[in-house]
Amino acid sequence: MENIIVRGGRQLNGTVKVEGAKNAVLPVIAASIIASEGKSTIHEVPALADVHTINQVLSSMNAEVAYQNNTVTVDATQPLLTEAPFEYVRKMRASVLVLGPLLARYGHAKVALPGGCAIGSRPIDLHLKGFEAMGADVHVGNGFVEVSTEGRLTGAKIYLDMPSVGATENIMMAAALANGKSIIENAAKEPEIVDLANFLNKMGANIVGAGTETIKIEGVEKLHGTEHTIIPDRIEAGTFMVAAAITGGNVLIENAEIEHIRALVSKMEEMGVRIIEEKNGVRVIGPKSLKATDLKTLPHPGFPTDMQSQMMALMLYASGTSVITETVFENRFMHVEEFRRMNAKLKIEGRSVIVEGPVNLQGAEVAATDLRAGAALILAGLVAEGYTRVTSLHHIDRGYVDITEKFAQLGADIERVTQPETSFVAAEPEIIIANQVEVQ
Ligand SMILES: CC(=O)N[C@H]1[C@@H](OP(=O)(O)OP(=O)(O)OC[C@H]2O[C@@H](n3ccc(=O)[nH]c3=O)[C@H](O)[C@@H]2O)O[C@H](CO)[C@@H](O)[C@@H]1O
Ligand SMILES: C=C(OP(=O)(O)O)C(=O)O
Repeated sequence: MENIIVRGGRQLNGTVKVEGAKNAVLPVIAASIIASEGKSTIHEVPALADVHTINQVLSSMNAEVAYQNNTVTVDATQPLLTEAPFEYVRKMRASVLVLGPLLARYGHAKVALPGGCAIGSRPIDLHLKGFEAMGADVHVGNGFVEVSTEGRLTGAKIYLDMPSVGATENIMMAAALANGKSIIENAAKEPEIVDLANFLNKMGANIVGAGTETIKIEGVEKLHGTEHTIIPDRIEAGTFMVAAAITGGNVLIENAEIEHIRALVSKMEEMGVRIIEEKNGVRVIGPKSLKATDLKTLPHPGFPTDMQSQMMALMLYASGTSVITETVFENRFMHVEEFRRMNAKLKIEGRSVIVEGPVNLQGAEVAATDLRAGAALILAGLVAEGYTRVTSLHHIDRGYVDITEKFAQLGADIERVTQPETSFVAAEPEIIIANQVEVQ
């Protein structure tokens, strides 16, 4: 079993470089299969488990995909299969993002239904509502969703009941090849939507308004391959910002794009953290003591749900009562139970968690319940007394490249190890070392 072992108490200092954004690269790679002419070359692609999964999805459909030195090339000019099997969708929900491109280009797509996950039920009804509005037939049965159309889709006006990121992306991709004009109202405004629209426009699409709540797409007859560089990962950046703050350190987060993280910057400043915009990124200087605050997750430009668990770790270390309210996902508090194993004082009340700080965090064995929860547990481990063992690393590997190495470079006492499943004693490090079989 692979674990991450962290020993608390080190201040983090130095520079860390942020990778390309997971949530931008997945839709961009999915979109590359719309091109009926020419290859796409995508730069700053992080070596994440999710990237390997989306590449496998495309390969399984006959696209030629190569990945080397953080660059992916996709040649989808040959005829593609229009089905994505459950084995991939089960691993990664973002596999549903091939629905829009396949439907647009081939008039057919069949993808396994993603089902629920640790953070909520996460239906795709809004994606399907958009396809139906453009004239597609939607059939859901036997664990699959199948969408089809005779001829081209027809441009339509689509109002999203909520600004879903995935629905906005899928509908935008489908509408790019539709006959006529589409308008997405109450669209998601995340920076990753803008990145996808920029990629599609370079492929020959005609999309305006991405990044606002109204996106207008004039359908074109075909799209071609292009070259694109993925935007920096604002959630990875935020995770390292919290690491600097919680350890009272001083870290330059290279490549971080401050415009993408305004809500986070403002909350961290409220807590007493110094944040300085520099030429190459964002510098974060942790204070001697942190102040409690409240936060509510919201669609962009509100506070991102993908930073909620990391901020919970920070609030555990702040003086006073903080309240976190999660409005994006109905069940994204699985990490609360894990934090409690580390001596955290947390109370769940409906969609809010009341955090009493500061708490003397204690090392313990804890499980990453989702990728951000896993990162948050490492953050808590950085300041906990003794050793913390984080398990279920497959979640963390979905969204973070070399997280252990990056923390270690900043001065953290952290290792990724393969250990037998023996009992874990957080206060007795020699037992851990004795059990250590292989250092990755
Ligand atoms: C790969 C990727 O980019 N993942 C991100 C994307 O996920 P994803 O695109 O799945 O998130 P959405 O914005 O679609 O989901 C937001 C909310 O809308 C609901 N909903 C969504 C679609 C739908 O058809 N019906 C429906 O009810 C969801 O259950 C959820 O409660 O945005 C989330 C919200 O910022 C982030 O946490 C994820 O990291
Ligand atoms: C929830 C996340 O991703 P996904 O939508 O891929 O599960 C995330 O990145 O925090």
